[in-house]
Amino acid sequence: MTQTIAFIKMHGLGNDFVVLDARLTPLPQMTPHIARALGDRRTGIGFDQLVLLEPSETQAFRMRIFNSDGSEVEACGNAARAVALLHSEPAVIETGGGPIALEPLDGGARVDMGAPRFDWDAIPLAYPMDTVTMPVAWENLEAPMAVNVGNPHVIFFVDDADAVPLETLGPVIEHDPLFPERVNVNVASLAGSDHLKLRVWERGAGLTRACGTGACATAVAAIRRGLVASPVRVTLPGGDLVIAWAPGGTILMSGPAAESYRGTFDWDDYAAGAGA
Ligand SMILES: N[C@H](CCC[C@H](N)C(=O)O)C(=O)O
Repeated sequence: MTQTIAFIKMHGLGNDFVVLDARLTPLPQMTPHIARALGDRRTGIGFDQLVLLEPSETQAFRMRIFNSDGSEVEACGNAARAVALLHSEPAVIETGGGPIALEPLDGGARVDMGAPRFDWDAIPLAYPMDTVTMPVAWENLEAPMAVNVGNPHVIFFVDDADAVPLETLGPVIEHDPLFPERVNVNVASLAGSDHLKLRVWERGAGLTRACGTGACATAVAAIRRGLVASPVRVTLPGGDLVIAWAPGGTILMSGPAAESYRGTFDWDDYAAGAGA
């Protein structure tokens, strides 16, 4: 018996999502195989991340995130804004990276992403290391900072982010054994005293038009290094986010989100093919 599943296609600055809402009616078990099959842009629906909303015992509801490679991860900033818009009222929700607070705004949302973590074993790294100026390099990307904002990020500050061959260096760094849970790779350049340009190779999804947690991690790193003042405008290929943070506080991310369209798919088409 085929199971017709409704989905909502959304995006935040072009970082696109398929949202499945299981808060009222349970869905079949999501597996990495099925997420990967759904995420395939040739044969599936296609997305950077799949967002699964479920009931929660501790918060308004739970948001689970699957990258297009099928990996389940702890956080997704752009998806949080999309879900805020969908939920249409302020809410604190449960995520793998801890609770976050959603506040829908006209055409987007403001999200309190919680406090960043900096210790080597919170990133995590495979062994102890200074995470403020890491003594490591990959070709001419060197001396990065590592920050966990619910998910792991490594941030390189360069003269010109557009000049970095991120499509080749990104996967090498993502899969380096220094990062036992892999890592999101951020390359940023200064565009003003409160303005950064950012490109991101995302763990489990590759180059994306925007990365909300990447913008949060990069803004925090730049503020810690004294490169910019908060609030910081972060310009990604898909557009701008505004990030506010002060040492010891939580990260406030503001920016647009939108619904693209609504549709349905037959679960069995993906479950069978995915060997579930
Ligand atoms: N690729 C990320 C998840 C999605 C993050 C990004 N899409 C965002 O908006 O934060 C990871 O594996 O941690």
